[in-house]
Amino acid sequence: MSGDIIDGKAFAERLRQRVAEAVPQFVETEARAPGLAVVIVGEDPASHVYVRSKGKATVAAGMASFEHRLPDTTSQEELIALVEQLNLDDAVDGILVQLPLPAGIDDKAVIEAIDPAKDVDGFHVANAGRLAVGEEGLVPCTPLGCLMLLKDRLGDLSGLEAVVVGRSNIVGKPMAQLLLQQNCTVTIAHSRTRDLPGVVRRADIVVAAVGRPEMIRGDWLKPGATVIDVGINRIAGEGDRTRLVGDVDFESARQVAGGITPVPGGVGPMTIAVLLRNTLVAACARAGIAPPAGL
Ligand SMILES: Nc1nc2c(c(=O)[nH]1)N[C@@H](CN(C=O)c1ccc(C(=O)N[C@@H](CCC(=O)O)C(=O)O)cc1)CN2
Ligand SMILES: [Mg+2]
Repeated sequence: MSGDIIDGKAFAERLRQRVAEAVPQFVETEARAPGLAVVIVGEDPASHVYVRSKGKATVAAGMASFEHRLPDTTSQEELIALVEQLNLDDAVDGILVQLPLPAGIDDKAVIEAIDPAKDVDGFHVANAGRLAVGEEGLVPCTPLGCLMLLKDRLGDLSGLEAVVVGRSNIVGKPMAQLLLQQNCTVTIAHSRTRDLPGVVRRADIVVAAVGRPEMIRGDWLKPGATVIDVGINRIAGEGDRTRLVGDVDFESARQVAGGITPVPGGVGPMTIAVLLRNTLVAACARAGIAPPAGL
């Protein structure tokens, strides 16, 4: 048996298309495009690639993109001053500070400086709190993208056993909250979990977000489980090459799973598509208009 591949790239393209189709209505009523400001500090090459992709995707969706590239000598105070300036800028509906930040800058202090109404990453403690108590707010892009893929594949998630492997504030915890809202029975597993394979084997839904290359293997899975792999790990390949792998050992897992996201082409592309969705949702909320249905 071989499970289906869940095509996150194709789903993300359709979501980006739906956002692009909804933008003209906003432009018509507000006489301006929704705007996303992305701030990057330092020279991390992968982060620069992601920021370029975000800028291009924003413009392709008909929105305004404001990119701020700061040197790695930037102080925390200078970065927060820029965030505060963007908070006051009416052309900016969404603010995203690309992570990781250089050593010496406290991520938390910077994220807490973002106006929660413009926090399109959903990382601000106000948005994390709203998610925890089931109030409307901005939800982190990667977990929301994972949930969209799960609902598209499985429909009603009510009553399913979900195991989230990883407890980060930006993926594991919000993912667990979203699955709980869907009436899943949720377990968050982590590095101290006893008998991790045994815990994962209970799951109808496995979300892997540990940052350990190919850790979760096929023999850890319940047959037919749906596997969402959030990991993006670059490892040594043949010769001088590197290759990208997830937190799941794709080949063995695919033999057991009912459906599985690949890396690349699974969850990664959803992150940017949901960012566009969140930017439009934030813009509508700031303008006091209803968000487009079905986004
Ligand atoms: N402020 C934020 N920082 C970071 C986030 C985030 O959501 N907000 N997430 C990641 C990086 N990231 C977006 O910023 C991101 C990572 C990966 C992909 C993606 O499409 N990956 C491709 C593979 C790309 C490759 O070949 O390297 C895939 O999985 O198919 C998009 C966005 C950390 N920082
Ligand atoms: Mg992410």
